[in-house]
Amino acid sequence: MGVLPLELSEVSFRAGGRTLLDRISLEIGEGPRTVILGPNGAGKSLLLRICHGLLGGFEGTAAWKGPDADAARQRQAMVFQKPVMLRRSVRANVEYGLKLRNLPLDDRRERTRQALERAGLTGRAEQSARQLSGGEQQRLALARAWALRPDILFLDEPTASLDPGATGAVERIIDEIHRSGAKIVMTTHDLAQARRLADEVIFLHAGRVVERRPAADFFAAPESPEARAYLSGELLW
Ligand SMILES: Nc1ncnc2c1ncn2[C@@H]1O[C@H](COP(=O)(O)OP(=O)(O)OP(=O)(O)O)[C@@H](O)[C@H]1O
Repeated sequence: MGVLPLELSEVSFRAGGRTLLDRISLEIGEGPRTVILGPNGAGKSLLLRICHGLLGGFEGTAAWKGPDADAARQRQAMVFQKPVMLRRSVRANVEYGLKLRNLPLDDRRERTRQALERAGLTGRAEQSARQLSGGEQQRLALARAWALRPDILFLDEPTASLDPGATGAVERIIDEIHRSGAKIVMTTHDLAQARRLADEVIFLHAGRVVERRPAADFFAAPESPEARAYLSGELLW
């Protein structure tokens, strides 16, 4: 049981006289970790925001098709490049999202405890969240998302401003969230990271899905000239 798949049918987004997403049809189902790649401005963030329901005003449809589709709002989470922390303790940042979902107090406490432990933040629970380093804040953002037990987690360049150590820690948490049963859909500009995390790649260029393939195949032999150019560092937009 779950909210997936998510079906996008002929999704286009236009603004300022430009077509930023162009007739995107995709089915996002349970299972493999999906990484969306593409040059700056390709439309990756727009696509994620439409999937997560943060952006309206598009043409076409984006619909949850799973048996629990009515609960889709509650069963998804998103983590951004720059996490927004409440001006509260680390613990309160996790508990807040659970409170909004009306979970009983005991559940909230237990889920918060688990999420902070998994993110390696137990010792920081009472500290102000805004005093954490960038890497710690991103781990907290992941803990906050994980505590919600989402069916699907969207991540928009979650390690873009982190050093290699912090990036590794974030990747390990993403991997654990996936192994706990959540579908992962993320964007990144870090190709080494994409190779480490992706089971499949969706390659976007100029608002269109140019390729969608198992990651190993995509990296070994991209089919489109755009993806070949992108992987060799020659496609700038
Ligand atoms: N709400 C909006 N209204 C108008 N234009 C937008 C809006 N959001 C994004 N854009 C434009 O749409 C294009 C695609 O943006 P998007 O952020 O999705 O790209 P991206 O692939 O995520 O790029 P990057 O890798 O640089 O983050 C860009 O040219 C951007 O300026």
